[in-house]
Amino acid sequence: MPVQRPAAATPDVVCFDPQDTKGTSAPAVAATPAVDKVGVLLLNLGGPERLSDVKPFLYNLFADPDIIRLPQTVKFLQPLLATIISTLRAPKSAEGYKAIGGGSPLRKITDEQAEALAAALRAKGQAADVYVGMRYWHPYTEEALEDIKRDGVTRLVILPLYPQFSISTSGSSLRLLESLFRSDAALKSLRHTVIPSWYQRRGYVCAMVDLMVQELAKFRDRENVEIFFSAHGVPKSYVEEAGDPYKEEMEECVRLIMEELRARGHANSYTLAYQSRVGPAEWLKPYTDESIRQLGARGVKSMLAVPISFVSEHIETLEEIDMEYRELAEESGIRNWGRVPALNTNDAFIGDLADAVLEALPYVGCLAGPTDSLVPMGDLEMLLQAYDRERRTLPSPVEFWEWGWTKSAETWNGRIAMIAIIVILLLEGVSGQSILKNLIWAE
Ligand SMILES: C=CC1=C(C)c2cc3[nH]c(cc4nc(cc5[nH]c(cc1n2)c(C)c5CCC(=O)O)C(CCC(=O)O)=C4C)c(C)c3C=C
Ligand SMILES: [Fe+2]
Repeated sequence: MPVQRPAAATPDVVCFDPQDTKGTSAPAVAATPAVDKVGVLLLNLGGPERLSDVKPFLYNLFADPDIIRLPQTVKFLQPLLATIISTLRAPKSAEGYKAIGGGSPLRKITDEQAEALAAALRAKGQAADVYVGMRYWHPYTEEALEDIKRDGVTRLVILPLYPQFSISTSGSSLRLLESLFRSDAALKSLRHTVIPSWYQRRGYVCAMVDLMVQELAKFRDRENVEIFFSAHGVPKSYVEEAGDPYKEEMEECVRLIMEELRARGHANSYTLAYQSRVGPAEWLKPYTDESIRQLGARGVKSMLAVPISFVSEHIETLEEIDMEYRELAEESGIRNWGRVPALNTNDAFIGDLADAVLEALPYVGCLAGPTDSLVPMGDLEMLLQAYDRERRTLPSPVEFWEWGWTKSAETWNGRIAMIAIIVILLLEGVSGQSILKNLIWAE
């Protein structure tokens, strides 16, 4: 059975003074203000709410040094690169957002999750205000922190809404928080703890399996359905060079879910693949599109897609999986298709998030003891020091030019060739002479 984080009553915990960033103060019992006010900060990616937001949203994303990690010497080029890449990418992204109604549903769903979590905590006897801090769009993390200060929160639990930890998602949000905490005296003294990943929680695993069982029941040939986990990809270099635990956590998460599914009597075979690759750099494999083609060629006739790296519906479930991959599956000979819905405000899932917050509360302002997560719970600074300390620079996931016979070179060579042909035709029209003929046959 999947293991669970130790219960809150396992206080193998050293308390510390949040002002003492070097950790030199003797362990002490954390001082508790007369009236404690508990807050929960949900971290998420954010998404464009309307088509006109797409380009500035993409700019924010590509300006993030955890999405494109440039060497120190050329860091100053990041805003320029972000401008170019967001401009080139915007039309393709906008097409996707148009296909799902003109914007991302992320803000609405995350607000609903925040409300549901506050209600679940209240029902479990814990009053808490729940805040939403997005990384690339409104409400920005900075806005959430202003609200947290204004409301006088004294104990904060930071909960990224990504079940598995990645440098590019939770890591990026935590790094931003770290710099905001450092530069603000009020925040510096705010006692907090971070739950960096929670894919291994039994409540989450069971909520996922409940949904999978419901969807499996809709197939006629239930036992022959291929369970197809599709996770958002990251560049391979994040895992192999920077030590991102994302792949390891993803594989462990899938193993726990399959274990629970089997325990409920479903012995289906399964595949884990990675979707949403951006740019020509190598990302985690196998790629979702290639896997679908291979499964079709192997004779798989029924497939249940399970989005696994994110807990809300978003562009990559609603457009990429429901439209693009479904069509590809049909073309590959897969006749019966299903998709597990995102957890969104699923009761069991929100109840489990509430339990995670309650279990984390005793660790607020303390260095937590070992847990079963690959990335241990802790305070912001400790967490970011524990992994990725050297902050290696990596090949950019998004190259807009590469030498050699690559996809980007092909695209650019094609564009240059087309421009050259148009220029030659115009010159021929104006001069009345055959320039191409002269070029080829010139002596
Ligand atoms: C666990 C989830 C995610 C990882 C890991 C991740 C890494 C990552 N993403 C990009 C580039 C883009 N991501 C985009 C949208 C997007 N990404 C995630 C999640 C993860 N990203 C979500 C939930 C969303 C959708 C938000 C929404 O509005 O619904 C986009 C924009 C859309 C598009 O053009 O495809 C880009 C671009 C990189 C480069 C990266 C790792 C380095
Ligand atoms: Fe992404």
